[in-house]
Amino acid sequence: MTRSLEELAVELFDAGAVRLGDIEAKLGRHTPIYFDLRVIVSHPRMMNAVSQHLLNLSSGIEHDILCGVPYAALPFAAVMSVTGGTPMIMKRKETKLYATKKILEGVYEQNQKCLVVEDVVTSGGSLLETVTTLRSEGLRVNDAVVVLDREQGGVGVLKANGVQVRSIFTMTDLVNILRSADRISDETVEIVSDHIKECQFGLQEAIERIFSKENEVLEEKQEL
Ligand SMILES: O=C(O)c1cc(=O)[nH]c(=O)n1[C@@H]1O[C@H](COP(=O)(O)O)[C@@H](O)[C@H]1O
Repeated sequence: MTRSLEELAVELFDAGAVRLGDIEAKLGRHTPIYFDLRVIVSHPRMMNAVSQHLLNLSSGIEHDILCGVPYAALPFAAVMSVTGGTPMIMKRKETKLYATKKILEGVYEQNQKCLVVEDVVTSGGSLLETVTTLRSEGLRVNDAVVVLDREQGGVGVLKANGVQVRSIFTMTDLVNILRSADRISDETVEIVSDHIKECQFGLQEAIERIFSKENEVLEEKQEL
């Protein structure tokens, strides 16, 4: 049976997937709330529940193949693939420098429609980076399903790049559910809501992120 969103949010909180405080996130950004889905591999029933919600979101989206954004979303894409019977490919974080030298693992054909699976969208940079690679390999990418939209501009950036995002939770949903279940205080809800309003990202940040990642990969290759 599919867990309700409320039950799922509370279970995720109780499993330690929601961290509060002054937390350093990706690229040195600071946030008063961090959603860490990496703990979920230790909770198979929750893994199944999140994947089932992602599968529900994906129904009605035409796609031939799935791809999870490395690493946190890979387990969800794998469970969705096995449960729904849709083949999956995997994107490496960096191009393999020996043997096949591939950036994508698995079998795919040009012009296949690929649905991308991601854990969290903040600026949209990580997802856009994966979409850019998939498109450069000849796949068509128009849609993504994600667990949490932090409502900080990433979904708009992706839309501007031709990717429609559907999410299980928005940050507003998540904090409201956790407040109703008495897991967080009114003060925390207010701090998170102010943070979301103050820390908005645009296309520029997402593009800069892709270029900084490309430079990192180039530097890694030069060091070898
Ligand atoms: O760094 C983040 O913004 C972030 C916040 C959060 O609550 N949870 C979280 O997992 N992240 C990481 O940030 C990535 C998304 O950030 P963007 O690439 O800016 O969209 C995710 O793939 C995570 O690696």
